[in-house]
Amino acid sequence: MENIRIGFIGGGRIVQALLDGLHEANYLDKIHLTISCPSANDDKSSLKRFSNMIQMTSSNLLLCNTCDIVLFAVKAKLIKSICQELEKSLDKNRLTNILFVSIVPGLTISTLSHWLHTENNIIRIMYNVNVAKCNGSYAISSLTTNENNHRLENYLKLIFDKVAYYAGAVSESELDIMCALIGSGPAFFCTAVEGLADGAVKAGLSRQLANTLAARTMLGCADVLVTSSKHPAELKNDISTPGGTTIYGLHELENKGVRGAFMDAIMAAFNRAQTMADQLARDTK
Ligand SMILES: NC(=O)C1=CN([C@@H]2O[C@H](COP(=O)(O)OP(=O)(O)OC[C@H]3O[C@@H](n4cnc5c(N)ncnc54)[C@H](OP(=O)(O)O)[C@@H]3O)[C@@H](O)[C@H]2O)C=CC1
Ligand SMILES: O=C(O)[C@@H]1CCC=N1
Repeated sequence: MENIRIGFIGGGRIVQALLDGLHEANYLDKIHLTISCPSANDDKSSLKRFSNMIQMTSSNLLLCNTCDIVLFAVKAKLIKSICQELEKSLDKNRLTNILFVSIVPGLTISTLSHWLHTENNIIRIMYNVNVAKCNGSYAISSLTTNENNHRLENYLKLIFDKVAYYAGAVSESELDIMCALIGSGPAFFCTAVEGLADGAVKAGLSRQLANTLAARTMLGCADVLVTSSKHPAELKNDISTPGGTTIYGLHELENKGVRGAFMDAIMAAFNRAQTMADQLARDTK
C-alpha cells in the first residue's frame, strides 16, 4: 500500500485544502504525492509550504508516468486538451494501469473514458474544502471491476478517511447532488453566517464578535445535529419559546422564503452540474 503514488493534475484551492487536512492529520508525510500545475516552479506558489512533503512538476505527462492514481483537479474546460496530450504521449499500458479520478463537476466517467480512450479505470469523487480541518465529507462513484483498481480505490478511501466523513458509494447522478450539498454547501452556509453576522452588526455588535459568534453558533448546532439523533426541526422547536424572540425571527425567515431559497440553491447547483456534464459530453461527439 505504501508504495502507491498519488498525483493531482492541478494544485489549486481544493487540492491545497486536502493537503492542509492531511498535514493536520500527520499523514501527508506518509504518502507519495505529486502535483502538476503550470506554476509548479514559481517561488511564490502557495504550494511551496508543502515543498518538503510533496513532489511538484509542471508536466502532467511526467506526473502520469510516475503515479498510480491521478486526480483531475482543474477547471472543466481544460480537461479535454490535457487528456488529448496524455492519450497521445502515454504508453498504452501505463494509461490503462492508472486509476483516473475526476473531482470536477460534470466530468463523467464516460466523458473521461472517451477522451482518454480507456475504460474501467476511471472513478469520480466529490469532497469539500472542510477537509482542511479534517472535517470534510466525501462520496465516490465507481464502476471499476478489476482487482487492481479496487486496490487503488481503497487506498484513496484510506487517505480521504483521514480528513472526511465517507457518505458512501453513489451513482453519478447522486454525485451531482453531493456536488451541490457537499461541494457547494460550505459557500451556502458561509452566506447564511455572513447574513446573521450582518444582522448583529446592524443591531450594534462589533464586526469581529458578530462573525465569530455567528460561525460558532453554526458549529455548535452542527455538532448537536451530527452527534445526536435530533431532527433539525426538533432542535429548532426546543429553542423557540412560545411568544419568545426566536419564533419572531423564524416568522421573518418564513416570510422571506428562506427554506425555499436554500432548496433552490441546491437544485440550481445540481442542475448546473448536469448541464456541465451535457456540455462536456457533447464535446465527445
Ligand atoms: N473549490 C472547491 O471547493 C471545489 C472545487 N472542485 C473542482 O475542482 C477543480 C479545481 O478547483 P479549484 O481548486 O477551486 O480551482 P483553482 O482555480 O483554485 O485551481 C486550479 C488549478 O489548476 C491548475 N492548472 C491550470 N491549468 C493547468 C494545466 N494545463 N495542467 C495542470 N494544472 C493546471 C492551476 O495551476 P496554476 O496555479 O499554476 O495556474 C491551479 O493549481 C474545479 O473543476 C472545481 O469545480 C470540486 C469540489 C470542490
Ligand atoms: O463551484 C464549483 O464549481 C466547485 C464544485 C463544488 C464546489 N466548488
